[in-house]
Amino acid sequence: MPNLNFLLAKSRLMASNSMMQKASLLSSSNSLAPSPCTSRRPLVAPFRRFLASPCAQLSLTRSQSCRLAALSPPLRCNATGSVKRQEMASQDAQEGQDGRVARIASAIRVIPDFPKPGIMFQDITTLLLDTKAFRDTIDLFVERYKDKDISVVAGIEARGFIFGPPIALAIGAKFVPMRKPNKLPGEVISEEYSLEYGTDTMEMHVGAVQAGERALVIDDLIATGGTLCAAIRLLERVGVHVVECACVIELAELKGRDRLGDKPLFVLVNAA
Ligand SMILES: O=P(O)(O)OC[C@H]1O[C@H](OP(=O)(O)OP(=O)(O)O)[C@H](O)[C@@H]1O
Ligand SMILES: Nc1ncnc2[nH]cnc12
Repeated sequence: MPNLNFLLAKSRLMASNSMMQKASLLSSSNSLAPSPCTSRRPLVAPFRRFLASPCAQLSLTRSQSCRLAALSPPLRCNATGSVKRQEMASQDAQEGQDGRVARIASAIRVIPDFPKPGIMFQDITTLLLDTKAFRDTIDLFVERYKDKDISVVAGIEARGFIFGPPIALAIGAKFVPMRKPNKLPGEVISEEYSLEYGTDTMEMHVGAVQAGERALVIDDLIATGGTLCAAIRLLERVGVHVVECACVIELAELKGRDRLGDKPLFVLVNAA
């Protein structure tokens, strides 16, 4: 018996001509524990290998992907082999998300080989063009966090700056930007973190948060988890309690969630 939400999502998807995502509503409600985010293990080879592997790019057989591509040509990219089938996770249906997650997932475009060969880039700019999907994205986060006594929404540069401020305003929290190095004009504290190749640094203004505050960390996407870990470390160094991390998209195969240990992570779309 086909899932009704799936059929609705599929027809909407065909109408909207969007790229396809595997959608699920996932959340972790583990209690807080000392974060394992102190490790800066290199992620270079496995990450690169995964992104370049055929399984990262193609979950359908050739005939399936051709058929789906004929029904729903991608917005801009023409690599039909990269099109992934959208389906509503049963958990989503059970939790009564009334199709919002499906629409959000279908509004996210996937661009193969950007910014380099082998990378399937999850492009949220198309989500921002869909006013309903964008509003639903913010609403789903606000519904989850409005009664959690959160005083700080920490948004990660750059795409966390898109989703963080409307959530902060709606739940009555302040917004704190977590920036790339040498962008913030005041005194900062810094945290280094590992990237696919090499390292980067994240900075936060001294005095933006106070010890004892309760924070939500928001970004568009978790891949290896290194970025979120750096944000958690920065906040915990100054005595802030990170209640949860939230992302629109999770690249689950990269197991960034594991890297967060017991720190709760809430995501809307699983782009497997
Ligand atoms: O889980 P991770 O492996 O750490 O990767 C996730 C990060 O990667 C992307 O940002 P990016 O570093 O591309 O920066 P940008 O948003 O400024 O382009 C994304 O927006 C996350 O912040
Ligand atoms: N596949 C991807 N799409 C968008 N942003 C990313 N950051 C890391 N991996 C990414």
